[in-house]
This record gives sequence, C-alpha cells and structure tokens, in this order.
Amino acid sequence: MVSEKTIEERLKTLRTTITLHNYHYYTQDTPTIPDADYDALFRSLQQLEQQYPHLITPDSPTQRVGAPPLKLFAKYTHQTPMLSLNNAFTADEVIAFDRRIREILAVDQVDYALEPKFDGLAVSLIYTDGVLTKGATRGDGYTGEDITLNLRTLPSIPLHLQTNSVIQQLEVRGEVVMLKADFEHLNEQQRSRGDKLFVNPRNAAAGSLRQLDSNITATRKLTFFAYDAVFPVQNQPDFSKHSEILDYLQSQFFLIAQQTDTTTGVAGLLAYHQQMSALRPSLPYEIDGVVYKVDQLAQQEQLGYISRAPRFALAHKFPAQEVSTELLAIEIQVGRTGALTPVARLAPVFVGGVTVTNATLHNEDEIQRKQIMIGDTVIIRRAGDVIPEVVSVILEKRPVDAHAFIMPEHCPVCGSKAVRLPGEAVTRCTGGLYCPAQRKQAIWHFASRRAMNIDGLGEKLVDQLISNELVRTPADLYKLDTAMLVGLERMAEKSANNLITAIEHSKNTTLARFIYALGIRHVGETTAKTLAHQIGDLEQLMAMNAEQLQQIPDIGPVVARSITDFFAEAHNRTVIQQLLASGLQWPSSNSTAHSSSAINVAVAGRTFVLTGTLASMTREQAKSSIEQQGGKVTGSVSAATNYVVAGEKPGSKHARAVELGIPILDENQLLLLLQSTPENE
Ligand SMILES: NC(=O)c1ccc[n+]([C@@H]2O[C@H](COP(=O)([O-])OP(=O)(O)OC[C@H]3O[C@@H](n4cnc5c(N)ncnc54)[C@H](O)[C@@H]3O)[C@@H](O)[C@H]2O)c1
Ligand SMILES: [Zn+2]
Repeated sequence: MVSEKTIEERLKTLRTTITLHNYHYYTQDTPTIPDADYDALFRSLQQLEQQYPHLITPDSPTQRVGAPPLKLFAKYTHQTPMLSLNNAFTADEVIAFDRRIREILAVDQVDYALEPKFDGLAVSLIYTDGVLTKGATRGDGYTGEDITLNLRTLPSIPLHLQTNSVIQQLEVRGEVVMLKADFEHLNEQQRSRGDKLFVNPRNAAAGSLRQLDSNITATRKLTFFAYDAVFPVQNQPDFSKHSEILDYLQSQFFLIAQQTDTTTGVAGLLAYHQQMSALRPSLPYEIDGVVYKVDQLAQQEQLGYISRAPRFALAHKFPAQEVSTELLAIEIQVGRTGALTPVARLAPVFVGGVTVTNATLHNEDEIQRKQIMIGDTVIIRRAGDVIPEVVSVILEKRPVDAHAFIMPEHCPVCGSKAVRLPGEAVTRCTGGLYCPAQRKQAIWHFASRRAMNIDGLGEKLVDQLISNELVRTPADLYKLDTAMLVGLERMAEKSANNLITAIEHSKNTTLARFIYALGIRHVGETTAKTLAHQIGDLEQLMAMNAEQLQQIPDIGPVVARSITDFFAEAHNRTVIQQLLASGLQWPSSNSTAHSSSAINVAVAGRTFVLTGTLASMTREQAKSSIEQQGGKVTGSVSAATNYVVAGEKPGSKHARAVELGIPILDENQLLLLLQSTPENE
C-alpha cells in the first residue's frame, strides 16, 4: 500500500517538472522534451489526481492553462478566458466523449463541427468598431501578452472588418502558424548565416511572433488561421451554430482551414480523424490532431466548462511524430557512390506509427551543429514516409559517459581511405574500384556505353555476376569465360559467347574512355578527355600531384584532389594493374610536340590570338597545335588574352595588343613556345 506521503511527493515532482516544461515551451518557445513525453507526464498527473482528488491544488498545471505572460510585454487581460482543450488519444476516449455529451444534453445524436488542430500559437484579436485595436497571446488563459504591433505585420490578419456597422467589439480567435515551406526556408537562411536552427514550425512561429521588435516579426512569414469569434452580449448575431461563425469569419476575409467540416454522430468524428491523418503530410501547415466541437451554440452553452477546458470540445491527437529515445551508437553506412553516412542506432521507439531503431544523421556537420554525442537522449522525428531523423538532443539528459562522434578515416566496408573534399559535406570512400559497397555502381559504370562500352552487360547482369560472386572488381570481368556464365539466369551458350566477345573487344579502347571508366568522382567524360589529351599517359597521370593537375585547363582544386585521392588508394592501383595485365590497351599519345610528355605549362590554360600570315604553317595548323597543348585560341584581343601571335601583315589586333600591353610573339617565338620543355620531364 502506497502511503499518502509518497503520493504527495510524486504529485509534487510531476507538478514541478511540468511547470518547468511549461516555462520552456510557452515562455521561452524552446521546449526541451518532445510533446509526446510532455503529454505522458501530464496524463500521469491527471490520473493520479483523479485517484486522489483531495490532493489537487489550485496551482496544479492540470488546473490552469499555458504559462503567465513574459514580463517584457505589456499585459493584456482577456475579457473571456482563452482556455485549452481536453485531449483524446484513442477511439475509445472519443466514444466516451460523445456518450457523456449525449447524456448531459439528453439527446440521441449530436452535430459536430470538425477542424484541424493547428500546431501553432493561439492569439486573440480585438476589432473595435471594425478596426483592429488589440492583439494578444493566450498566456495563462486570463492574462496574455499585448503583441498588437507584431500581429499587425501579418498579411493574413485583416486590419479592419468588412462591415463595421453592427459590431462594436468583436474578438476573433485563431492560431498563428508558420507554413511548412516558410519554415524550411527560414531554417535554410538560419543555416547559411550560421544561426541557430528552429526545431519545428511551432517554435519558429512562437519565437517569431513574440519578438520585442516588430520589424523582426515582419521579416518572418507567419500565417493566421481563425477558428472562433466571441461576440459582445449586446450584439449577439443570429448564428445558431459554430460552423456559421466560421462562414462569417471567412466573409470577413479571415483564413479558415479548408478542411473544416460538420458531421452528426461519433462515427463521423472517427472518420474525419482518419481522413485528416492521411492528409497530414500533404497539408501546408503542421497539425497535431483534429478538434471536434459541438456545433449548436445553445448546446455549447449548456455543456459549459471544466477547470481548464470546455466540455463541448475535444482535441483528438495524432500519434506523435516526435519522440525521445537513447542514441546507443553511431554507425557508418556506405552508399553505392561511396558516401559515408552516419546513422544513429537507437533504443527502439514508436514514432509516426512505426517502431524505429535507426535514424539518419546526414553528415558530420549536422552532428556537430546539433551537438549530438553518443549516449545522449535525442528527439527523433518521423513524419509521413520520410526517413526518420534526429532533430535535436536533450542536453539536460546527457550522461557523464557520453562521447563525441569521430568520422572514421577509413571506409568501414573496405578499409580504403575516406576523404572529405573541400567544400563538400559528405565524406567518401576513395576505393571506388574495390569497395564492395560501391561494387555494383563501379562495374556498371565501367561497362557502360560511354566508358568501356561492353555490349550486353546491363544492370541486371551486373547484379547477377556480383551476387554469384563471379565479379568483385572491374578487373574480374576479364577473367570470365563462357563456362562461368552459362547457367546464369537467361544466359544460354550463345549469349554467354557474345558477352565474352564483347568483353574481349572492350580491351581495345582509348585512354579517355579508360579514365572515365574508372569512375573517379568529378571526372566525367569531358574531364577524362581533357586529361587523356593533355597528359597522354596513364602512368604519368597516376604520378601527378594536385598542383600539377591544376595546371591543366578546367581542372580545379577539388577535381585535382579527387584524382590524386583516387590514385593514392592502393586498392584502386591494384585493380588498375590487374586491368592492364589482362591486356587492356589504347593507342599511345600521337601529339607531336610532346611525345610521352607532361603538359606544356607555357601553353596550357593560356589564351592566344592569331593575326597576320604565318610562314611555316596555316593559321588552322597553329590553332590546333596550341589547342593540343591545352591552349585556347580566340578571335579578339581583350584583357584576358595572354599572347598575340603576329605573322606577316598583322591587322588591327596587333595595334590593340600594343594598346593593352599584351605580349606579342612572332612566328619563331611561337614555335619555341610550342616546343618548350615541359616542367616535369
Ligand atoms: N514539449 C513541451 O515541453 C511542452 C510543454 C507544454 C505544452 N506542450 C504541448 O502543448 C500542448 C498542450 O498545450 P495547450 O494547453 O496549448 O493545449 P492544446 O494545444 O492541446 O489545445 C488547445 C489549443 O489548441 C489550439 N488549437 C489549434 N487548432 C484549434 C482549433 N481548430 N480550435 C480550437 N483550438 C485550436 C489553440 O491554440 C488552443 O489554445 C500539447 O500538445 C503539449 O504536448 C509541450
Ligand atoms: Zn569502401
């Protein structure tokens, strides 16, 4: 038997904890636990108080709404209190709600208004003689914050009503939200400025609205949806239903949720809940449930209020999309393109309708930005079918033995070096030719038409070769024979022979195709051609450092790094040796000026303009010699021109070069330049 003393202790702890969370959530707009955890605490308190009603205190969070207003704002006293809503999480609770209402009203069936439950911030707007004069937050339900100036910046809040003759003072109630798209955009901005990210649209909306400087609010995109109006006693309109009030508000140019509806009886409530639950991911704003309201105003009045909420309405919540759990470990997943993605291994948790044990952490920077450590309690979000992600960490719950995550320096799948290129967020395995995680992609790319062009080796066949362990790297393709292939799905002797012939054919290739086939990150077909053309030799290419590579036109620092990382990886070199050993070959470089040579740094990357007649060659020949060595020939002289080559009878280009102070070469100087010794020969 539990002593009353113990119960009192338990109640006290719950109340203190909840009050603290209320302060974080309502006053600071930065909750530290997910709503689901808060709701569970709140429910425990409610249940305990139900069991021991004599222990209820007037200051218990179950007896009040929200939190007192922030002192920084002027206070505003609500003429009619702004209360909360009772919550239901199950169909049984909804059925009980409907039964209770029918009992009190002594009717068989009840008409209900159906509305989405916006996940935003409740505000009250006062229109005096048709003009917006005050706007306030809900606060603790009785006293809120005067945020009139901020609310006036919202385009969806009319500054005056359409008809002001009848109503002296109208109060419009609704929710300020940040649309999902505006939230994404705001966080994108915050991220690029290095500012703190908002955890969800509700906090972003609340934080943006409760600014002391309304100029800041004005820059944030906020939207007001109206869901109720309070009319003065002396001008009660002749509406008899809540749904008519919504129609009236719409006629006054307030935004009303498009998905509002009405129904009779409890079945319609449950159907609406289901329907909105399905719509939830595609709605432009966040909702955390639906709201049922008795539609007849007279019945509402008859039902009245209990402590902190009306008896005539119920919030039927959706399963939580955000929950907290423990982050047990961070593991690395290697994708088919070699990306190392950190994945959180979690204590199993039910969220968004499924049990989740993993969540993506995106990349190293995200982990740092969110200050996540292994052992932390984290908030997981799973919305719709989106991959679960770690939203934030609950710092207060960090255990002493929590430890930081360090990105591995090697691929956990193949042991090759893992690198993060400058300016990129993702760390990648450099063992593209060898890494089992990248196998499919690598072999498929290697065989593709623009690479080694192995006819008949499509994606499906690559899958089969890999799953039968016939091929591990591109080099294994050249070890295949007909006997090994026959017996694979849809592989008769004839097609096996054809494939072997195609593989054999591919041995005669070009250097450009081969370089492209290696699948080096950032080395597409064009870059491969440039490399083949400029360097002309594979060994030479493999030996070049990043600085030398950058001498080549169109090769920037990132591409250069990517190339050197690739060739520095011993696993790749082994595969390349095996490929060459199996007889791959290409015509050796045929350029005249630099037979086996490296690039001519005097010409590569420089811009030439030709003028006048040359004696030993045509202009076309001069142009192609320059281009073969990586230079560019353009038609007109500008500040970007490096050399003007002047032959006999030069034209105006010569004069322009003199004017701009651009070096002028004669034919002999050009020939010398074209033959000049490359740097590293
Ligand atoms: N994570 C935390 O630390 C923390 C702390 C406090 C509260 N909370 C969360 O806040 C909520 C409880 O707060 P609450 O008292 O504001 O109650 P509530 O949000 O459950 O319900 C009342 C509120 O619903 C809103 N609402 C949205 N759509 C509506 C509609 N169509 N008609 C009428 N009202 C509508 C109004 O703002 C109203 O004030 C819970 O979801 C709880 O999890 C979380
Ligand atoms: Zn790897």
